[in-house]
Amino acid sequence: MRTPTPDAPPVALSIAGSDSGGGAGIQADLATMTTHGVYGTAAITAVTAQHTRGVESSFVLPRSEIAAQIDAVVDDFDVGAAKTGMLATTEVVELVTDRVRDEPFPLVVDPVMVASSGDRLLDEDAERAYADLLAEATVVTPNADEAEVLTGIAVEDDASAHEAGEAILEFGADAALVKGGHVPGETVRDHLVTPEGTTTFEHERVDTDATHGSGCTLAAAITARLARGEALEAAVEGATDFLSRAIERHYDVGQGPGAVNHAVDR
Ligand SMILES: Cc1ncc(COP(=O)(O)O)c(N)n1
Repeated sequence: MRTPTPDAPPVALSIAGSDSGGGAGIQADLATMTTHGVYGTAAITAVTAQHTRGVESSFVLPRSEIAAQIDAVVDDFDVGAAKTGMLATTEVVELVTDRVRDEPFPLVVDPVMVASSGDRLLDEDAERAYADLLAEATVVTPNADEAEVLTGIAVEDDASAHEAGEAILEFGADAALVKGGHVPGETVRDHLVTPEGTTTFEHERVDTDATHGSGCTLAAAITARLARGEALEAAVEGATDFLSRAIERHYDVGQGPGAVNHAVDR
């Protein structure tokens, strides 16, 4: 391993799928990390042929190649924090769980299941495999639909969001950020549930459907901030503010809804 120099940037690792359309997945994660002054590394789980209108096809990499990418990064870099995104199959969820289990860095688990276009990004039978990965998480970042799949609790208001967060803690996660973007209301209320209590972050709802990449971007911003050494609550607060700006100043690209602006603060 190289000797760290005083001006070496913090390093973060994204374990996620590639989005050829550039809005979500690895592309969103690396852009978001760069915007946060963090050096981004990547282990690609699947290659999707995707644009702003949907997912055309998807190819999951062999497990040995996913493992080799994670090992290559972890062997050489001083990884400050990592995140998971699209994991596609039971086998990949299990492999990633196994690979991150003994690592010292904080882990953000974004339990990606269905793209904003409605296309599935995780096999249905892989939902059950998430239980063991949640136990390794510093924070899990489900939207309302993902929280319901993981816990069986329908997230419709503050009380049910809190309840779903508590259920995620019972899997062994250190914290859950139950996101409010899919819950109707004039403001978006994201709830950070920890054993110490719940903190709610509220943002004005931006009237746009250009939210492609929002989940990836939020989780990557939290990861980058953790890699920079921020405490979890500060990281989540900063990341939710960042996402709000990234949606407000979204990219009007493609023929479908546009994508969030991962470079908004540059
Ligand atoms: C490779 C990949 N990873 C994640 C998402 C989810 O992002 P969104 O819900 O914004 O479509 C995606 N569409 N593609």
